[in-house]
Amino acid sequence: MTQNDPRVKDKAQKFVLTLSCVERAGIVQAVTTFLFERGFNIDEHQQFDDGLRETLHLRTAFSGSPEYTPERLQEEFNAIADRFEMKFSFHDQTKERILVMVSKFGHCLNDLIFRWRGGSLGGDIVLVVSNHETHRAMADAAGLPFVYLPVTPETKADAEQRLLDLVDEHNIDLVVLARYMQVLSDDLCRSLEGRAINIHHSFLPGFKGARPYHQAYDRGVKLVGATAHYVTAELDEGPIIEQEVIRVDHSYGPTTLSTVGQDAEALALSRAVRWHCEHRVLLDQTSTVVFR
Ligand SMILES: Nc1nc2c(c(=O)[nH]1)N[C@@H](CN(C=O)c1ccc(C(=O)N[C@@H](CCC(=O)O)C(=O)O)cc1)CN2
Repeated sequence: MTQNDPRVKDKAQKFVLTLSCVERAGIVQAVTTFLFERGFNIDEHQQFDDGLRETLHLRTAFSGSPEYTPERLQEEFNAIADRFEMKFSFHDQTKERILVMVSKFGHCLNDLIFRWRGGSLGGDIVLVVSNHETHRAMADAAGLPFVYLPVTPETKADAEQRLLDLVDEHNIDLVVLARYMQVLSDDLCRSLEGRAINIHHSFLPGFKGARPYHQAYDRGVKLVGATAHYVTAELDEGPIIEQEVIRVDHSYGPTTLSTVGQDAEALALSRAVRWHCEHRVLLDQTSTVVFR
């Protein structure tokens, strides 16, 4: 049975390497030599040489030798990483564990659950948390635990600590704000940095805040959209992962804009979650590099 025999390929352990560093000669050669010397096959490779920021971003998916783990690869790659001052990570096929937060609008939660059950989300939904009871039935129907966490100015700090406890208890890798309409505190945002994605129901940077469709209606826009971004303390300012738009016209009132916008929200969010779970999103200062 040769290396290229599909049965070998299926049994081969799959990994992803992502890295960012100052652009200079020899980086790709160092990476490919490291993988070749260990008998790995490169299945997918993408890189972006950001000339403006003089930074190279790279994502390599590779497979082979099942005796390796991300930790062992990290250990053996350290010398190269130090030489090039790289920020890097190795990932295996372990699926990201996802906690979804929702308030009253359930279309994004519904879409995420549908894609998860169909195996196309790229991660595993483990838990649903909400500040309303509205979508308990949807979670129950999907066999998902549902935690009701009401938030008032008086209970916000305790509610946020409870959320962090749930993240630890369930070994959560990613928190998804699927139309969760409470502003997270600075401390919570710091605790969830790089592992919380929000869907904002406008084409940012336009119409920030809680009522973007009313703002869009008042402005008379001809396109409405949605933006999936990492959550930061600055409301609706986090690094953007994906955006989607839909054409509208003068006949759409705020309610109709909200209704048609739901499709854009669900699409942008599910793509952003899948790309994050497939380690296709690299943070680059205040923006992202997405190897789709
Ligand atoms: N720290 C952050 N928290 C949250 C973000 C974020 O970017 N950073 N995104 C929001 C979602 N969102 C827009 O996408 C949003 C949610 C809520 C509000 C808001 O003003 N909420 C009011 C209460 C509204 C209500 O109870 O219905 C408030 O919290 O006082 C603005 C934007 C999720 N959190």
